[in-house]
Amino acid sequence: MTDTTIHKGLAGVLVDTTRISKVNPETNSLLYRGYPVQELAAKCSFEEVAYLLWHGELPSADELAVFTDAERSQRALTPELKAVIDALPVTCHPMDVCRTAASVLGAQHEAADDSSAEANLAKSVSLFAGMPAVVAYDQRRRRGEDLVEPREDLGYSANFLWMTFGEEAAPEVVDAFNVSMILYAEHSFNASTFTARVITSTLADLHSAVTGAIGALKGPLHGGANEAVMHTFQEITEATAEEDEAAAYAAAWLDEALAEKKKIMGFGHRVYKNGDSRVPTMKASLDAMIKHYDRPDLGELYTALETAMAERKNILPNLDYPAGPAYHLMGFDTPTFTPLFVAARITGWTAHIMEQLEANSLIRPLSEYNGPDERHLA
Ligand SMILES: CC(=O)SCCNC(=O)CCNC(=O)[C@H](O)C(C)(C)COP(=O)(O)OP(=O)(O)OC[C@H]1O[C@@H](n2cnc3c(N)ncnc32)[C@H](O)[C@@H]1OP(=O)(O)O
Ligand SMILES: O=C([O-])CC(=O)C(=O)O
Repeated sequence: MTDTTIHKGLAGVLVDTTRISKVNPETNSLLYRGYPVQELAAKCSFEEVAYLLWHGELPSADELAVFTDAERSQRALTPELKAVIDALPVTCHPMDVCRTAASVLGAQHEAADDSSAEANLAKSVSLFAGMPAVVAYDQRRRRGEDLVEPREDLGYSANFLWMTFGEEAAPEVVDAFNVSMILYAEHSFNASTFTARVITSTLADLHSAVTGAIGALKGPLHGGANEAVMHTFQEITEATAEEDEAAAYAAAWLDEALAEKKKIMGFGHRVYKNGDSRVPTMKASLDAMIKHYDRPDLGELYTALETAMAERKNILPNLDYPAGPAYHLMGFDTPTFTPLFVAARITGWTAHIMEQLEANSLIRPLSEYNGPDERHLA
């Protein structure tokens, strides 16, 4: 029998099972394959977490060595992909570049339509290894800078920062970046992952699913919020004469924005109603960046807006709130923030694509028709 209840936005609807991660708003916890994300962020490299998401277990030393060899050998931008990126206007959004790159990599793949578990794992590793070069080069070309080739002697995060800025990052910065990648890696059936699963359920190829997921992540209600947080900070700062006056103005700015019924980006969550489990860990990394770059004014603004939002709406920050300013301090341009989320979430998306295929059923819900009654042409 058909259930006639309409679940707008699929809120509260269970659509499938997953072994990949558990988001528990009651205990405010997030587990990847059973491990608390905070423990993974404290003790693991992003490469180890990627392996865990795909294989269900952390790698042994030998398994990690094989995996990192494969990853490091696939980091370079191919001349063909570089030519495609160069043909895109520097005014287009960096998410459009990521989306195009994922699609090009799919079209160029010699086994594009092979969706066996083995082929999909190899494609996942290659997207994971290749996306940082896309994001890094795109930011550089917008700044009028040349491509920086990857370095095989550096881990994923250190190399990502190297390719973006052309210099070795300080260990504190590499650590904060690694933590952000781990926290952004996976979050059950969020909008972009669900998009990937819907596309996969039609038996389309992995790159098609990832390309669609990138499109879903671009929106400001999802991944695009990390950039939007920085726009908010900029707006508040620009409205004050000195950077250190911004915190004092945050509450007044918020009152005006709420009076205009604006959504405050970086706050609220569909699943967590008592705070996002990842925020304290990312906030600690943001604090480390504030100390490293000596920008206490940014920390004061962060706290002032967070406090004012809690007082007025009782709505708490999500992961995008601390991640945005942390990426800003590291030197990334604001429009590059969501592509950094893409680079991280490729791991979660591809793990879900492979899980969907293990027990696939076409995802095709119903809708209730409320258009005109049947009518006929004269
Ligand atoms: C990593 C991530 O993708 S996390 C999400 C990132 N997105 C953002 O930060 C965008 C801002 N936040 C939001 O728009 C929302 O909180 C969402 C979309 C994330 C979740 O929203 P939903 O579960 O659909 O709740 P909904 O949008 O219906 O909000 C419920 C109520 O809280 C209010 N609310 C929720 N979030 C916010 C916010 N950020 N600013 C102002 N009001 C908010 C809504 O206006 C609504 O109020 P109402 O009942 O008076 O109309
Ligand atoms: O789970 C969600 O709806 C959004 C989110 O936090 C994420 O994708 O990381």
